[in-house]
Amino acid sequence: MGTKVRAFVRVKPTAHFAQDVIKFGPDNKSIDIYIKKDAKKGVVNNKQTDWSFKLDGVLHNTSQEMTYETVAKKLVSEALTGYNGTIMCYGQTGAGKTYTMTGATAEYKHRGIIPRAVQQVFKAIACSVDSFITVRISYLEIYNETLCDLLSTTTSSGASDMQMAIVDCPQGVYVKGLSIHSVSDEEDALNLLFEGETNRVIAEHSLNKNSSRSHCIFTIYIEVRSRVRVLSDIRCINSKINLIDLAGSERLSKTGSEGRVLKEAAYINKSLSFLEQIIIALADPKREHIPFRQSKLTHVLKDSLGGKCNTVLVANICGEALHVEETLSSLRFATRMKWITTEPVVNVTYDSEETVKTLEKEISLLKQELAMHDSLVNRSLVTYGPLTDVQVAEIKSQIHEYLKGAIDEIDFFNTMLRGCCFFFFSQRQQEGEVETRLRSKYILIDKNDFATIAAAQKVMAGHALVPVPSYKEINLVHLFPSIRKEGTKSLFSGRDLAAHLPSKSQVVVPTKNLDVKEKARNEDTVKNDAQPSKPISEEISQRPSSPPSKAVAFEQFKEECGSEINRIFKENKSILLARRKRSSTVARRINIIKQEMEDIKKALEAERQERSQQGEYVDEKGRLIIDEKEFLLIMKLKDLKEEYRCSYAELQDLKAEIQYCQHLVDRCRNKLISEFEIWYSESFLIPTYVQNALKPSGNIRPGMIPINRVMCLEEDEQERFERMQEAMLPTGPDSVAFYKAKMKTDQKVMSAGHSSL
Ligand SMILES: Nc1ncnc2c1ncn2[C@@H]1O[C@H](COP(=O)(O)OP(=O)(O)OP(=O)(O)O)[C@@H](O)[C@H]1O
Repeated sequence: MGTKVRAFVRVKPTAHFAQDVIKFGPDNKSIDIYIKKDAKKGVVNNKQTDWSFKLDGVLHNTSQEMTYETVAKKLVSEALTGYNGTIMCYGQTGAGKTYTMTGATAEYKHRGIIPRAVQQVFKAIACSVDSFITVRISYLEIYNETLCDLLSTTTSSGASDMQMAIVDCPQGVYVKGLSIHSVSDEEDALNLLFEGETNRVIAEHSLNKNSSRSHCIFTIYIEVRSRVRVLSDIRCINSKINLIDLAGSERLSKTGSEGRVLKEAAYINKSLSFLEQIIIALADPKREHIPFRQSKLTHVLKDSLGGKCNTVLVANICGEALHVEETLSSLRFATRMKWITTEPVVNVTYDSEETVKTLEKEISLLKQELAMHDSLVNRSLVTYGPLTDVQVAEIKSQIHEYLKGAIDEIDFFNTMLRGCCFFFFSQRQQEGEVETRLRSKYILIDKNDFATIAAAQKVMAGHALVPVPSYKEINLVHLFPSIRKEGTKSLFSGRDLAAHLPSKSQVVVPTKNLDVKEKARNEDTVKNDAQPSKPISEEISQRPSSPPSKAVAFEQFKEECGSEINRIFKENKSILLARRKRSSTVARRINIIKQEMEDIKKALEAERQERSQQGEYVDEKGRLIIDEKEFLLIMKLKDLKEEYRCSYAELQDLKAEIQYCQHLVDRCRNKLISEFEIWYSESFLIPTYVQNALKPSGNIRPGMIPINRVMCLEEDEQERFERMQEAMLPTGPDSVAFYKAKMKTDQKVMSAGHSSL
């Protein structure tokens, strides 16, 4: 079943609203017009004096935001799922078409449908996790049946390009020669809108044309590709949103135009009446031929009106009695639009190049599979190509299930698995080796094995009497120095590392110093075994009895061991600051240029109006003569536009540099902090509160072994505390409060130390 074109009416606010003439229905979906019969004045229709129009909504005293929500939001979100969408503003000159479509630049909240649609599209992109969405923009103007590219880079003022032509093709209609620009963010797209608007003003004055007499089509092209490619699925969803600001629809008789203005009005009249004809034809299901090619406007809109597209019309009207004839005509147009039924479909295309590539890949995988089969027979070596993310996930999951015992065998003949299982098996094997190595240094005790833990507790108490740095022994850095070194090819990341560590239900104590079950039997032996190795004890004897605060230690660290990284960090930070400073200067300049351009546009508009009021002069070739002031304004606008372009390009470069510098600064900061953490823990041993806890008088509980130190190498203080709490078996509320308070103090000290960064 088809969908009807939606039509809204938007009333321009006025102090002279004709209350007796225009009445809104209670549901805000109908509008009634009453005209008193006045034969002398020749009213619109002598027979009918009252009209009632049913629409999808009457936007009266409606904010720009509400207008967008009502008119465009749904259409834009559907465009993101592949449906073409068209929004058109129709109405007499000055009724608010441009205000609705583009909005006013003075205030952010007055921005119109185009900037809001751009924002919605980029917000959706930011939230999209499973698709790549690319956006492109074009801006076309149709003036006196001439196509004009408002974003053309070859012509400074967007003047019409003789090469442009409307072309019909199986995929729809496109404008040959119209530039389509890729945009990476909202700002880029808005910049193009602004550039197009400026070009429109420059061209308006250079060619002496009137913006109200041209149709403008701002198009957002959206392409959605899935991030996860399944074999043979190379679908690509393409859609476009046409945002159209039509020329003023006033009737010729009213404009009282002459000469060039009359010619313009005739063109507009023609194209709008062709548009009307198309709409009537589209609304008639029996009509076979729709004469789209009658005018450039209708031809360009061939696949955007009705058909497979979501279409919305906004009829802009003025509320004054004076304009009632135009209001009636716009409302009639809107009602006719509502008769049209559309059948929107998702625009799916298949990337033929990509299809070939994927099929080739599939063939080669099948060949490999075949070779694998042969290799089973011949025992020959087979090599394999890289796998997709999906395949890797599938293999990992199967191996995981297999190792857990959840499945009995792995489906080796599944095309997705192939030989890479060996890689994952070997990876798991290496993980096993890590565990073996861990076990050679430490023993794992079940957290619920209270007897063994109690024994360990005694031994640890013995350690604490003689302050042995058992902490250090547990530090994994000493076990696997490569884990922490950047740039070295470590098999495990910090996250992976956590996976190798004992589960929360286990605690680890060093076997070297602590053979728990054995030592529990003979405490004296334990004490002897627990003696620190010489170098460590020497190291300890040099350490201060109470460690310095982290803030103080951090300063010392920056002076000594961390001086080089601190220097690099400072350097990067100063480069970043310099770039930021330059960027804000350029951004300020851009805003000033923008404001100056807006002022000039206004001044030019005033000049144009004054000229048309006073009468226009043409030279012998029929070219319009403009005064020096207007000429200088046009030149100034062109210069500003050039400066704007350069500044904008510089700003984009600066932004990229800032992003990169920020990344470097963050990395340096993290490195500095993590190096400091290691240095601090190695230099000043166990924090006092853990040492105290290990003393026989301390509030030690089974399971409270400082294994958390291993876990916390890559974690922040809060998480560290939570893990410590988890690793402790029930402790009294006092001790929890104590550790918590202590942790908080430590955190504060840390942040005081780091805040200077
Ligand atoms: N809903 C509205 N609220 C506030 N101001 C409005 C509204 N609609 C229009 N205006 C103001 O009315 C003036 C004329 O509007 P606008 O330029 O949008 O008309 P238009 O229909 O596009 O005219 P043209 O056909 O000449 O392009 C502008 O100054 C605009 O800011």
